[in-house]
Amino acid sequence: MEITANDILNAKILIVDDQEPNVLLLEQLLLESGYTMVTTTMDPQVVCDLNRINNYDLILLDLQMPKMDGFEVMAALKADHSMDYLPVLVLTAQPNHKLQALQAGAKDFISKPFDLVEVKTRIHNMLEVRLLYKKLEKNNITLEDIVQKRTVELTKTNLQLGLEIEERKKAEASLRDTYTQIKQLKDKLQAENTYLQKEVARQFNFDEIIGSSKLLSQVFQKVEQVAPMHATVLLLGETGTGKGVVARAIHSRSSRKKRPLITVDCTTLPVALIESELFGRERGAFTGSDSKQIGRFELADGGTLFLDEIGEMPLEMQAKLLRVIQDGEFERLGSPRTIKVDVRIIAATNRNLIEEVRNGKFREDLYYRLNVFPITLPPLRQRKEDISLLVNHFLIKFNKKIGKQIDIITQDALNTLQQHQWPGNVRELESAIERAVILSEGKSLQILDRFESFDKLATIEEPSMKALVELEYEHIVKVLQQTGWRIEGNKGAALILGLNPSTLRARMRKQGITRQ
Ligand SMILES: Nc1ncnc2c1ncn2[C@@H]1O[C@H](COP(=O)(O)OP(=O)(O)OP(=O)(O)O)[C@@H](O)[C@H]1O
Repeated sequence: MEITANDILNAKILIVDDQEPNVLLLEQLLLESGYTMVTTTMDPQVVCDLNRINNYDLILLDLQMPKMDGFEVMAALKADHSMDYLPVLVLTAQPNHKLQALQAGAKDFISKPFDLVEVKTRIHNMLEVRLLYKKLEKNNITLEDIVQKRTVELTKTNLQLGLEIEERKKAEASLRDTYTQIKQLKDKLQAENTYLQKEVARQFNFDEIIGSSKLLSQVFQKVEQVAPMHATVLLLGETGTGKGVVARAIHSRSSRKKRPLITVDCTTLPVALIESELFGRERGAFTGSDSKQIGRFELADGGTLFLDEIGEMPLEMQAKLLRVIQDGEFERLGSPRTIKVDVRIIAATNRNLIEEVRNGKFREDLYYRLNVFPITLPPLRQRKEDISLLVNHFLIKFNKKIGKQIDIITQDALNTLQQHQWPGNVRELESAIERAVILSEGKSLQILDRFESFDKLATIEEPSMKALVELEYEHIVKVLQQTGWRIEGNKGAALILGLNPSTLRARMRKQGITRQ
């Protein structure tokens, strides 16, 4: 903020003196110095009016005037509120008036007779200060203006913000309300869902066993009855009917559930090793046995031993088994020390054990020991109402395993599955669904039509004329030839025959069937 020489020379100046020579002298001095807006008057009474109109930047005021002296002029200007910034420079010959003049509001004084250099300098300096004030004042007003405008704007914005905050608060409250409602609904749904799931589980799932047929419900009932007891259970039924899953359900529903369920598959154990597998052996018990082995009976101590395919157990082992089942006692191979265990026995077979007893292949006493609580698993063809539930269950399982999303089972597909006789029972159905999931494209399950050949195979030849063993021999060989001697897998003979691959191998051993 700078005041230029031009600003000063264009300042408005009023000379007030009743002596014409003084007025002329000062006027001339100023005009010569380059001032452009110089006004003069010899009548002090018009000063206030003139100032009101012209708004002077400087008044040179004589003190001694007849009609109205300089003090009165200053008092009038004061009354007019013009003295605050307006510099009044008094002209006086009386030294004692100087202080009085300053007290009356004059900013400075010039002594008469005038020293022209002093007059010029004083005027210049006073104008410079006056113009600076004016500029400052103007800037101040502009600033105040800006501040006021901004304040108005800010107040408006603030008000708007306040309204928005209010609205937002309302929206949030309403959201919270909605959220609470949704959460309540969700909790309710979840509770219902849990309840429904439990219901579904109660109706159709018994642990991992799927099915809602009357025949299967009877099995569930028996399982529930016997599970909490120590009683030996004999599971009967064709291959693939779920004897293994039932054994697991019995164990998991018994007080032994925290102890292990040890399974022995009697078809897969080589005859020579069955004894040491079951009862264990000491180091060096027989040639080649250089380490100690804990038998399965010991491993199952406090838990359950599941003897799968018990019908395949060699006769000499049956006697030893009988002793453990009766007394819970046995010795490790190569050790005279008797070991006592607390083991619950669950045995399973797909053979007709009474027939085996009759044929001298199974000990009668062992049969009675095992047959304390028999549970017969019905074949799938006798409970076709379970098929749709099982298909659903396996579909979910294989979708997950294979990474597909098949979720449509047409009535046609279901009919095809329900018409089949399922000699391999649930295991065969499980494989068929796995195969179908692998091969199906899109969302709909496509069922292969190879069941027909299964059924044909199942009904070939009249069995009446030949001995059962002979018929079995021929049938196994025929199917093996058809599958190129493949035993396991989806194209294997075991599946076609509805047998566990290990059962088929045991039968082949028994019948002396080798690859031709
Ligand atoms: N009711 C069922 N619900 C769900 N899965 C089942 C059911 N029954 C059997 N399965 C399944 O079918 C397959 C065969 O079952 P499991 O091994 O228990 O039959 P099994 O009667 O013991 O057969 P095998 O006499 O040949 O040993 C398994 O994968 C089993 O999980």
